[in-house]
Amino acid sequence: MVRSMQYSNGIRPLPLWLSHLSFDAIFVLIISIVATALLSISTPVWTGLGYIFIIFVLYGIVAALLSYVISMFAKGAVTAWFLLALGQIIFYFAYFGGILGVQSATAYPDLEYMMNALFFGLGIVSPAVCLERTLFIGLQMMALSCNQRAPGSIYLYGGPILYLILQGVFLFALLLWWDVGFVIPTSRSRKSTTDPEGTEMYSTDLISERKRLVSNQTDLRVESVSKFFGKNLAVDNVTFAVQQSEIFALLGPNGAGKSTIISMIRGDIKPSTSNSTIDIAGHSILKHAVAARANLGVCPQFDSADVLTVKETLRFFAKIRGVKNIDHNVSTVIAACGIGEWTDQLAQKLSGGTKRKLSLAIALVGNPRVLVLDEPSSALDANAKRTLWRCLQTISKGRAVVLTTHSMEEADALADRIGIVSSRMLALGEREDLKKRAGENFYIHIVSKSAPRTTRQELQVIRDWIHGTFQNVKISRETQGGQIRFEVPAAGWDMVGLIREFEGAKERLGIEFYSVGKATLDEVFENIVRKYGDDDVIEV
Ligand SMILES: Nc1ncnc2c1ncn2[C@@H]1O[C@H](COP(=O)(O)OP(=O)(O)OP(=O)(O)O)[C@@H](O)[C@H]1O
Repeated sequence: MVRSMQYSNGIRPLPLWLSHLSFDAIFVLIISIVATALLSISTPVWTGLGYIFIIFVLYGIVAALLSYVISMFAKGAVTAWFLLALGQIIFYFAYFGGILGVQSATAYPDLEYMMNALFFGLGIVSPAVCLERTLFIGLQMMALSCNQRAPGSIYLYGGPILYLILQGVFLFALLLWWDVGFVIPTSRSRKSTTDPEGTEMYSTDLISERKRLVSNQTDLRVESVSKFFGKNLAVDNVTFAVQQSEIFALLGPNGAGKSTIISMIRGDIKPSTSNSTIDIAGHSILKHAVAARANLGVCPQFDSADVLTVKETLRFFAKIRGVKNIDHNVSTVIAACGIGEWTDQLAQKLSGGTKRKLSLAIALVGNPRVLVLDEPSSALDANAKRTLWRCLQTISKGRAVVLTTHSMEEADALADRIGIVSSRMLALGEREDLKKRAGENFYIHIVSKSAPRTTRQELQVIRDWIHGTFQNVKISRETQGGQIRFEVPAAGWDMVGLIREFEGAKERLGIEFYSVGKATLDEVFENIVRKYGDDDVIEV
């Protein structure tokens, strides 16, 4: 997760991987010294301990590089470790089995040739085989060192050294290539299955969104992006544009594809269709990932607090992000996120709210033009949430900010524009404009005196009165026991008339409290998802 955060926050691949490698190299060096010392005291039979030490170091570095590469594909650290160990064990035993086979089936004059062939065949793809061969050579087994060859010869220690160096260079190049924006060739060049203009509401929105896509104010362009997981179409032809100083909220129920869209913007996963475009400050994350990420700050769903202090964490990110004036940048970010009083505290020890602010501060290091926030306040209490929102409003100036949320309240408090997504985009537009789309109807909320233990019969009396009093009324979901929400068409009613009606019936119906208002974002969301989306996912 830490790597993922570093990776998305504009960190350049070369310094990133060199810094990881130099950190791991310290441990490799210590382990190699200890292992060589143990060999030298275990038995005097060992020869060429100097070469063995070099091979231990090279092996450690190649194993570390291999683990980085595997971690790109594996789901978690444990899976990565397991895959690495499994691969090494398989090759170890394959080579060992091969040696036994060669020894039993080969005549002595051909033995060395066959042993070399076995090593040069398997060792090219396996550092474990190189290490195993080294130990055999060191123990003067396999008759390899009895023929006057120098220890550095390609047939002795030179072979494993050469192979380990080649493997190291190959793996390092692979890491850099991946980070620069390697795109896995996709077998799906077909377009998504549903009509991109599948809702009449979105088709109108799309026309205006296409104009925004080409504006030079637009810093984040997401165009015709789809993602399949197997047969599941998680994201269906989504298009939106976010301009400078604008906060765009992707609002949707669980499983709507919000995090998948964010992962594609980060460049962590690639869209499934070849016509997809994702541009960050004019750079395609699919084709020029390094340039795109240099303009991107990401605050992921979960905090990844490290064993560094707040200040050290920010300095670390600034350094590997290539920030020129680190002190100035870090202190600006600390002030913007209001974490000045925790600068010397360990990141791990911070409260939930402050950890979130630190994640936000990390995303801001290097002053990126595009900021991506995945459910920024989901785990926070009401107070911490509001503090974070204030901070977000301040830092959004001059940046294109996209955030995902389930919370209407959060979208209402922060977003200038909102996209309602349920795999496909259902509606998209200015926050206030979306609210107006819910119509001029009145939205009424009634709470019974006996709530939350109101009986079905008591509720039925209220329902009958509603149906008898108002025409074309739409009774919405019951939020909790004893509460009813409903929508009354504006025609024929005004606020005063409605209040008079409720005051008259209040006592008789046992109503404790009622409110009459125009559409909130909740109603907009519910209406749109009910109309176009999956009915099962309305409850959020
Ligand atoms: N790596 C994956 N492999 C397979 N399916 C996935 C993967 N990631 C997401 N999905 C599926 O894609 C769909 C969208 O998931 P996603 O996490 O993007 O939704 P979301 O809107 O972020 O949901 P939530 O609000 O619960 O986080 C879901 O059906 C999910 O099961």
